[in-house]
Amino acid sequence: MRSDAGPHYAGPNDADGASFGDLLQAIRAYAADGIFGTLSIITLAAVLESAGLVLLVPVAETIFAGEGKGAARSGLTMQIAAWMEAVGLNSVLQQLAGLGVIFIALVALRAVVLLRRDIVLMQMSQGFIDRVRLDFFSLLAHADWPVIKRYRKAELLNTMTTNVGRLGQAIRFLSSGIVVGVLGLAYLASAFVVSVALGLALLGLIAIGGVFAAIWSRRSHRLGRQLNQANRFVMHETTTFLDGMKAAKAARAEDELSRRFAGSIAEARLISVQFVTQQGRLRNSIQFIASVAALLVLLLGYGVIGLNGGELVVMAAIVMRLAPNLVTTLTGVQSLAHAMPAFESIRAIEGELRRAKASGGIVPGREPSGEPPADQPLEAKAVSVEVNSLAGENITLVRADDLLFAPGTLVHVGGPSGAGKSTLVELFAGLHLPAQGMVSRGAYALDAASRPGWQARVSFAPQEPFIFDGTVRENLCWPNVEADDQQLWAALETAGAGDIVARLPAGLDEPMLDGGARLSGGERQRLCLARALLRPADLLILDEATSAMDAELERSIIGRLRQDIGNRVVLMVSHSLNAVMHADQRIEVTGGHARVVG
Ligand SMILES: Nc1ncnc2c1ncn2[C@@H]1O[C@H](COP(=O)(O)OP(=O)(O)OP(=O)(O)O)[C@@H](O)[C@H]1O
Repeated sequence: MRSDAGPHYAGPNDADGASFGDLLQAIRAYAADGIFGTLSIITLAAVLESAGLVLLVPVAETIFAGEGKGAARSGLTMQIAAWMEAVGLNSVLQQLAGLGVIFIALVALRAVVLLRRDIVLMQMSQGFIDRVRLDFFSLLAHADWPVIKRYRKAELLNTMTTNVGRLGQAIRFLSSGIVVGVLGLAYLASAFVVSVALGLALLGLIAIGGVFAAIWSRRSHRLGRQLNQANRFVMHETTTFLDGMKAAKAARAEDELSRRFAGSIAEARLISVQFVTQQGRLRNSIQFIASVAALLVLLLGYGVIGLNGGELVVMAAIVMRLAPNLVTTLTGVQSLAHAMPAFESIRAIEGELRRAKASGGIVPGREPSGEPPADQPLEAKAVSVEVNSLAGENITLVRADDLLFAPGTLVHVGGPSGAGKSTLVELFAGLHLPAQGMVSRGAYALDAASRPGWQARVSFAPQEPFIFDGTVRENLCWPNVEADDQQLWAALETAGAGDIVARLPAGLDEPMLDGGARLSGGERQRLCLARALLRPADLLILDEATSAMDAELERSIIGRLRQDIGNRVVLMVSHSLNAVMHADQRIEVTGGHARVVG
C-alpha cells in the first residue's frame, strides 16, 4: 500500500497542522460561556442515570428481604425504609410502590434532561463545524490571488467537503464520547456506593482498557493520515474524471478514465477496511476485559466481599451497562484519533493562508481609500510579477519596461501561449502586486494599501465564464451592481447576449440552473461580458473573454466596445485577428516580456 502522497497529489504537510489540544482550544473559543452549561447538563443526565441504578439496590433488597425485616439490607436500603416508614409506608408492597413512584419521577426527569442535552450538544457541535467551514471560506476568499492559484482545485474541494465532513464526525465522537464517558464515571461511582473494593477492581479494568485504546488510537491516527492522502487523491481523480469525460468519450478512452478512478478509490477503501479491523480488535479486547470484570464481580462479590443478593444484582446491572459504555467510549477515542488528521489538514492550509495574508494579502473589509483618476493614463514602469514556487523560490512570470495607455484606448495583448499575457492583465487588475517597478494611473500607484480603491474601478472578464444558480438578473448584477432593466438590456445588446435572454421564457428573471450548463460556452461568455460591462469601471479587462465566439459575432462585439469606449482603457487578451484589427494599441508578450508593438 502507498504510504506517501505521491508526486501528483501532495498536499500541505498535515503534520504541521494541529493537535488534539488545538481542537479542544478551538471548541472552547467557539463555545466560550456555553461550555459550563453544556457540561452541567451532561453531568446532570449522568447523575440521574446513576441515581436510577443505585435506586435498584433498595428495590431489589426490599424484594429479597420480604416481610422478614431481619434479612440482609444495606445501609442505603435501611435509610430509605426508615424515611418511608416515617410517612406511613410500612408493608413491602407499600414501600415498593413508593420506590416505584420515585423511580418513575426520576425517569421522567431524566427524559427531559436527555432531550435538552442532545439539543444543546447538536447545536454546539454543528455550530462549531459551521464556524470552521466559514472561517476557512473567508480566509480563502480573502487570500491573495497568487496564493489561491497555488492550490489545486481538488485540494481545496477535498478540504471544504471531505475534511470538514470528517471533522464533523470527530466532533460527534468527541461529544458522544464525553456523554458516554461521564455516564461511565457515574456508573463507576454507583459501583463504589455498592462496594468500594469492587469499584476499585472495575477502575483497574477500565485502566487496562484505556491502555489498549491508547495503543490502537496511535495506529488509527496514522491510518487517518493515510486516509487524508488517499481522499485527496480520490478528489483529484474525481475532478479529472469529470473534466476529462468529454475528451475521454471522443477518444473512446472511457475505460482508461474509469480504471484511473477505480484505482484511486481502492486505496481509500483499503484504509477504511483496515480501520474497521483495528476498531473491531479494540472492541473485542474491551469486551473480553468486560467479561472478566463480570466474572470477577460475581466471584469477589459473592465469595470474598460477601455482598447480599440485592447488591449482587445491582453490581451485575452496573457491569452490564458499563461494558457497552466502555466499548463506545474507547472505540470513540479511536475514531477521534482516526478523524483528527482531517482537522490537522484544515488547520495546515489555514496556517499557510494566514501566513500569506500576514505577508501582504488582501485586508478584508478594508474600505477603498480614494480611486484612481479616470482621466489619467494607465502606466507600467519597469514592472515585474513574481510568484513563490513550491520550492520557495521567487519566479518572475512577466515584466514590462514602459507601457502607457491613454484613456479611451482599446489595447490588444497578444503573444504565444504561456508567454505571460494573463499574468500581465492580472497585474493591471490588481490580482498581483508589482514585485518591482510601478503600476499607476496619474499619481495613484497600485500597492497593497491602494488596491481596494484600484479594484473598485476595474472590471475583469475571464476566459472561463462564471455563472451561478440565480436568475439572469442576479447573475448580471453580481456581485453588487445596481442597474435598471434598460441598463441590463443595453449591456446585453453590446455583449451580443440580448437575443439569448429574450428567448428565455422569463427573460431577465429566468433562473440559470446548473451554473448555466445548458447554455453554450459562447453564450455563457456573452452573459459574463455583459456583467463586466455593467460594472462601473475605468479599466475593462477581457482575458480571452470572447474566445468561444465565432469570428463574426466577436467582430461585432469588439466594434461596439470600441464605439462606446468613452474614457475607459480596454485591455483585451486575444488570439483573434478581430481584436488586432480594432485595437488602438498592441502589446506583445513573449517569454515573459511585454512590449509595445504598434
Ligand atoms: N502560480 C504560478 N506558479 C508558477 N508558474 C506560473 C504560475 N502562474 C502562471 N505560471 C506560469 O507563467 C506562465 C505565464 O502564464 P499565463 O497564464 O500568464 O500565460 P498566457 O500567456 O496567458 O498563456 P495562454 O495564452 O496559454 O493563456 C506560464 O508558463 C504559466 O505556467
